[in-house]
Amino acid sequence: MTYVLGLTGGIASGKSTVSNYLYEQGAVIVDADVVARQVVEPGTAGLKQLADKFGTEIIVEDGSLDRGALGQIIFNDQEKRALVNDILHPLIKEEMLAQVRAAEQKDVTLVILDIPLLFESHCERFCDSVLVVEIDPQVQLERLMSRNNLTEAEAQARVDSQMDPATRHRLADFVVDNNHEPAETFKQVDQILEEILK
Ligand SMILES: CC(C)(COP(=O)(O)OP(=O)(O)OC[C@H]1O[C@@H](n2cnc3c(N)ncnc32)[C@H](O)[C@@H]1O)[C@@H](O)C(=O)NCCC(=O)NCCS
Ligand SMILES: Nc1ncnc2c1ncn2[C@@H]1O[C@H](COP(=O)(O)OP(=O)(O)OP(=O)(O)O)[C@@H](O)[C@H]1O
Repeated sequence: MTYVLGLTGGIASGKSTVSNYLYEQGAVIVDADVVARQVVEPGTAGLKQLADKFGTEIIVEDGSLDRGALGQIIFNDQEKRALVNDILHPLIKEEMLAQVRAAEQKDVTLVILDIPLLFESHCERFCDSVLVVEIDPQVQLERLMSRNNLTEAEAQARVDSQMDPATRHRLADFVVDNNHEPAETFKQVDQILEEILK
């Protein structure tokens, strides 16, 4: 039996940090951010639909997606963000579920569905349980500003484009506090693994 653990959390909360650790423990990782890049590669239906909707200003000269331009749209305009999500999320979901099915066929013990917008896109129904990574708002802003080289206002706009942490907390089966040293985070993950794989 394959156990499917959903992994989510706010932007820069530490999902990749946790999923890298789970990968080291032998889990198969299905990562929405990676799949989101695949479905907009040059020549895909995803990129064509985006260009039809938003024009060539979101395409760079070599024909690939201008991620900065799409980011400007997504993180600053709620209505346009919904349009992008309507185009991309079904494509992302389909590919992620195909990867889960492939892992199930190989009888992999643990699959991680790493999805920033897991609850927003109702993907909890594909998971046996969901782990939410949490950090304090100030730590989140600092890590996001430093990782992506953003101003505070830019980082705040990205945080505000996602579900509020209290709702995410309420929907979680497991919560991991990632405010401290990574080793502290990994100890909590170990306890969850013990519980779900016992
Ligand atoms: C906006 C884009 C171009 C920014 O690309 P960039 O390389 O700068 O960042 P990256 O892809 O690594 O995403 C960083 C984080 O942004 C947040 N984020 C991405 N898309 C969204 C969105 N539609 N709504 C809210 N937050 C989002 C997530 O927390 C994600 O982990 C890119 O994230 C994208 O194509 N988003 C649309 C697809 C999507 O919704 N992806 C989320 C996975 S379901
Ligand atoms: N416990 C920690 N202590 C210090 N820095 C951390 C810790 N966990 C993560 N970070 C750093 O914070 C940043 C965000 O972490 P990470 O990339 O894992 O978040 P994420 O949730 O996957 O982000 P995104 O939503 O953008 O995909 C990274 O620069 C990472 O190195």
